[in-house]
Amino acid sequence: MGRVTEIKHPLILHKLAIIRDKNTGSKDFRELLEEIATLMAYEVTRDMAVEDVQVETPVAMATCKMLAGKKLAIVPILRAGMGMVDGILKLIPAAKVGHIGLYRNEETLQPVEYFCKLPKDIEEREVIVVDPMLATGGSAADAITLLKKRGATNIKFVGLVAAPEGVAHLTKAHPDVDIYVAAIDERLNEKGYIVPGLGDAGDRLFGTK
Ligand SMILES: O=P(O)(O)OC[C@H]1O[C@H](OP(=O)(O)OP(=O)(O)O)[C@H](O)[C@@H]1O
Ligand SMILES: O=c1cc[nH]c(=O)[nH]1
Ligand SMILES: [Mg+2]
Repeated sequence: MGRVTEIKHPLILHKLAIIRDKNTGSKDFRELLEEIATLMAYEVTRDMAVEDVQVETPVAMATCKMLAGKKLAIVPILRAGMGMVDGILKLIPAAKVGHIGLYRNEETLQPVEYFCKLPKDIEEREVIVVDPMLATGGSAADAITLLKKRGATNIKFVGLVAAPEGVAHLTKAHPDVDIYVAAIDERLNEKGYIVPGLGDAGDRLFGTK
């Protein structure tokens, strides 16, 4: 069964409180989401493989550790997932970025695919799927199904706010996928929004409503 980790670091909690505030505008929303993604990446990459390297310091030779060079891909679910990409790239600039475009049909809440462009060697890469919102879990589950169809086997999901329903759906659909979020909220409302949540992440990020 995939692990579910709520990353409750004080810096993340503080920034999340501001991001939830309905009076926070797009500029601050964007900056905070990027910063939180950087902080979350620190935890998400904790198990990355390292290997010994010899480094000559000004004083002596030292046996040090460097990343073992395992290839990584960050895959945002459009649009809102875009807000987390640069924050992770800051720490892992060599990662490739794939894009999966999905929107939720507002009545059925089912995800509809409209775009998919992935690195050619996606099957060889560790994949980090990012989307700030895990509501019903339909979008994340479909994006991961699509990645598996293209051969990806090592996948993590990183979000900001989840509903318990979304966590349950995603762990059932993809028990091999570890989930990292900053908060698991109370519930979904009748319109499929996370309560208390932060509203529509895509619209707040891009100022479209
Ligand atoms: O877990 P789910 O019930 O599938 O809901 C979560 C999805 O809904 C939002 O996207 P939205 O459809 O609003 O698209 P957008 O990012 O373009 O605004 C969000 O960014 C997730 O992708
Ligand atoms: O609360 C929610 C649910 C889905 N998508 C969002 O952006 N917010
Ligand atoms: Mg949206």
